[in-house]
Amino acid sequence: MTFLEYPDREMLMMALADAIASELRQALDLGDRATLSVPGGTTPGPVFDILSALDLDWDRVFVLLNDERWVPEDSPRSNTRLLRERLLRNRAAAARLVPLYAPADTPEAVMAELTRGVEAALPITVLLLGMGADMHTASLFPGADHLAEALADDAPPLMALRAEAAGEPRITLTAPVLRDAMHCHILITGGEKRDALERAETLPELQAPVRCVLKNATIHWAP
Ligand SMILES: O=C1O[C@H](COP(=O)(O)O)[C@@H](O)[C@H](O)[C@H]1O
Repeated sequence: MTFLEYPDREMLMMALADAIASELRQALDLGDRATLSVPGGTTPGPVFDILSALDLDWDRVFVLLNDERWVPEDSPRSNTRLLRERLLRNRAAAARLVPLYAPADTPEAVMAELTRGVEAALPITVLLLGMGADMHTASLFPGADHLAEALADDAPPLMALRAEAAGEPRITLTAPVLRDAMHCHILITGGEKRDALERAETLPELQAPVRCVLKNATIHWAP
């Protein structure tokens, strides 16, 4: 794991967007397409704003969420909505969104269809993850009903999980898909998450799911 500390959040977001863009460019120079997987939540908006304006062959980039909350796309809780409002605009409007949501009562009802879309976009070229202060990443929450299966090496790429702390049901990429990414960045801000990350290094994955990706990750932190 590499830990990068920035003096402030603005500098972090600029440096991180720059790193992601150069990794995507490099992959697009060598191949036909690249896949960028990104988190939802409250932290990544500014990095999406910067990325959306960058000059890249976006029409050759698949954009895939790490995870989604099972809410309609017009909900303020929808990670897809965040993506559409902050990343998939300006130049990045040409990118291809791989959906992690389809209107249905439960994620299980559309799992086969969503999994097919995800499989077509794998492996992930650049993985950007967030982390909660409870040490969850993507929707791999401590205490989630199927967490052990989602952390296993033979997990399917996409799973539905439910956890008390998660609120609504979740759909999430699983540990083997996350670990298989070519480049892995974790974006965290504030003292509480820094302390949580330090704690995660001492705990088993079931208590600190973020641990499943730490080995090869670059952590980007600002106060
Ligand atoms: O629920 C979620 O939480 C994590 C962390 O979000 P943040 O608001 O603390 O930045 C996020 O990475 C994940 O994608 C999201 O679904």
